Amino acid sequence: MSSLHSRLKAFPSLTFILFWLLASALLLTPGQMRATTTVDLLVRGGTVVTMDAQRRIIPDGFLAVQGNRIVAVGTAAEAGQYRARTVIEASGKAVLPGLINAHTHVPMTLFRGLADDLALQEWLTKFIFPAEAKNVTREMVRAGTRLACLEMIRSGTTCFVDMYYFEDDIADVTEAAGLRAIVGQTIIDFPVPDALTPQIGLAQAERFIQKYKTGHPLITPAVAPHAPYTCAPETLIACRKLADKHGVPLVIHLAEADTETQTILERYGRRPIPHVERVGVLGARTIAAHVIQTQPDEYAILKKYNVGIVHCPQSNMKLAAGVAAVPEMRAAGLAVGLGTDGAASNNDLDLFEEMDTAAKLHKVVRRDPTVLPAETILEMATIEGARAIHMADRIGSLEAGKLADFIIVDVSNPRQLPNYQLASTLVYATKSSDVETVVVNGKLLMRDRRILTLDEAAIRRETATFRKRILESLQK
Ligand SMILES: CSC[C@H]1O[C@@H](n2cnc3c(O)ncnc32)[C@H](O)[C@@H]1O
Ligand SMILES: [Zn+2]
Repeated sequence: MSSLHSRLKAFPSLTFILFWLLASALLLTPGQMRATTTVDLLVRGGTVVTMDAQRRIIPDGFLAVQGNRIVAVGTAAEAGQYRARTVIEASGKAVLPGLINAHTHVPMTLFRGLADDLALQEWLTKFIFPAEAKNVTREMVRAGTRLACLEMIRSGTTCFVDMYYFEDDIADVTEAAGLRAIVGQTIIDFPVPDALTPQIGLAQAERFIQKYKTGHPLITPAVAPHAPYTCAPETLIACRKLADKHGVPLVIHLAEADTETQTILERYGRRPIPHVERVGVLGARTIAAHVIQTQPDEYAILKKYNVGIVHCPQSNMKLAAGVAAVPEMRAAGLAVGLGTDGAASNNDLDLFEEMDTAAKLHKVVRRDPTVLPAETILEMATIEGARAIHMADRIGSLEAGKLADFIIVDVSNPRQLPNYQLASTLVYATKSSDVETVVVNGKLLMRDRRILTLDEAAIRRETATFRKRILESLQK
């Protein structure tokens, strides 16, 4: 005791520290006395755009991640109890849910710019289907998917819905890149690169579904009948049965162009939406892309089956397919997400561009600047998109318990200032190159624009090889 006393005398500063520790312990409130919690990842200091039910935007907020889930979201003052293995300082930046590309064909990045400025039927039948017949192989699909994943990570997409051929390869590459996806094996009534008949396609789809259906952390398998004009009623029914048998989503192009309406009317005496209802293809977890050729009485049909709608404004504009009645479908209670479609009809996979376009397109066609305001558009790319793809219980907002899929976006560029209203800044003034950091399922895929899961240089080389091959194939 005496020795302690003499030491304390010798070190007055130590006395002070002991006194201070005791005093602060006595003055701490029970909340402040909580033990610290160690988490895997802590993002602090940014403006957290939660997209939760109250649409809370938390300036100087934080986000804590443990494993693949968000465990806490709040103000910086509440972040004190968290210690983390990885801390990301996000002041001056926005932290938002990862963007959801609800309709695409990822390998088509390798057909980007191959056939432009054409209407849908001509584009598909004269250029894209023949180019696919000559070029789509497992190898090509893997290379195109890698390029797409690189582009999507760089532009803030964390989840996408795909429909194409060789989907097991798409799933494999997507998993390696670390992205989340609903991956739909295409079924179509003519011979395609991975199936000579729809029956073979269906058998393949079932094998693929069985491989991925039990709780894969990133991949949800799906059945993807191409469209009502390329799939006979028997094919559509078989797809629905397969989806129901395994409880997986069904993804389809629906009511895209007036040529589809004419064909379906001629063949079956009904418009596309009543036709697919009558056939029985609408059902649980249906995701329908485009949905342009609609009449007001058809929204109730879509609502009855809780069909998720995907609006693809840039593809629809480029193929001159028309303008979907997005405000009316939303008013009818339908969930409408955003999609880019494939890179051959867009020509990129950039959801920041898609948001800007969607917001402006509907204003100009209606001569009404109040339709689809920036906040609504941001919803369509996040929580509403998650509803459209039937995943809103897991993704689309930043809330404790949800999967940790989020992006950190710089909002301090001169082009974004003075930033009066964050939704406006994000939709109208932000570029995909402002995305700095991307996290999916709790894992960092890009940090400060450095890609962590893909070899960017190798992807550039591989793309150049396929460019040459595809060009040569078209000259034969
Ligand atoms: C089911 S996906 C595979 C198939 O669809 C083709 N495709 C790409 N974009 C569109 C579109 O907007 N409408 C219809 N079909 C499309 C793609 O080239 C594949 O052959
Ligand atoms: Zn499409």
